[in-house]
Amino acid sequence: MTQSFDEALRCFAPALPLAVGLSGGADSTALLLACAARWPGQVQAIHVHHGLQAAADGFERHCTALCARLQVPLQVQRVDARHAPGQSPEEAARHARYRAFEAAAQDRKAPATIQSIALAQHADDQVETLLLALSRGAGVAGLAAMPMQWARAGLQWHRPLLRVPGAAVRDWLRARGEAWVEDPTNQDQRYTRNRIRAQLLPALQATFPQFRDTFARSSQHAAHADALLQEIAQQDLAAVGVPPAIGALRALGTARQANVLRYWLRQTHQTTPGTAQLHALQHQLAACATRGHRIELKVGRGFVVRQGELLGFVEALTAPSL
Ligand SMILES: Nc1ncnc2c1ncn2[C@@H]1O[C@H](COP(=O)(O)OP(=O)(O)OP(=O)(O)O)[C@@H](O)[C@H]1O
Repeated sequence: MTQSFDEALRCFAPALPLAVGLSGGADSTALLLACAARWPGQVQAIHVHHGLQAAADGFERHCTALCARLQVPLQVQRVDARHAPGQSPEEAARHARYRAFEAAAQDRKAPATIQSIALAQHADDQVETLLLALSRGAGVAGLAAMPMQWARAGLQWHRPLLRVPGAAVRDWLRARGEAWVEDPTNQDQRYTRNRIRAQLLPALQATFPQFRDTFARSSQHAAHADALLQEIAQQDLAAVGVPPAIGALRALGTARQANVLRYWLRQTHQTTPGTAQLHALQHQLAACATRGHRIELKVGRGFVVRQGELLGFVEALTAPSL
């Protein structure tokens, strides 16, 4: 299932014009070079300047020089990626990056309307993402890791290198004498992702040489299972109603009840219950056999409360004192 760099590019058929998310690192430099050669005049680049590290100006200079040489229009988006309380710096940077990509794609001054955006994550990034999900105790949605393509904000998004081992991308660049900027934070062993790369991947390679293929297959199984769970949750939510009827929830089996509760809270109230919170809620539902039984539980950003025969959700700020 792993692919060579050239094979991956041959299989890639995005709607054009295409924009490549260009950080200046090895992977996105290789992706831009390959796409610009394959679709001359139809490719643009977007660089997001995070302003987070001193090296950021060096990344921008590399991107500017590369795009000038390839005659690829480049948009540089400056973002303030300071992280909010409870958010990791990486997560804040990722969110800011996606917003910046969307803003760049919608920019009327862009040379042509961008139809698709390509990002350069590769097979090793995918394994790291899966291991990070396992380390958090994630469910199937997390174990599905990164999709190869999806639609969002009127754009098609792609990760064409997702089956290509990281080393193959660098070999491809070296064979062409191309340079890239090495992110100094990639060596920082305080980041879990970097520890996975430096310590776990070599151990996996020695023990399970096929790990990129087999792990990717497991992620695909998880993605299919997740799609089924979403479909079932949608049908169950339509049946129990919004807000959900307690009697109808109690009639569902435990796993199915947990599935629809998680879906209701996420879709309707944009909050994700922790495992212990969901257990506590299900325990309360099981005990809720009498008219007088109260339910008032902290879940995600607020409280789930009993409102007669229904379950309600109250935002934390306006919740009743417990
Ligand atoms: N600052 C940025 N500007 C534009 N695109 C970015 C930026 N950072 C990341 N990306 C895009 O998102 C992808 C994944 O980001 P990640 O941080 O994992 O990669 P990276 O280590 O910077 O990789 P690369 O070697 O491709 O530059 C990159 O391959 C690139 O396509």
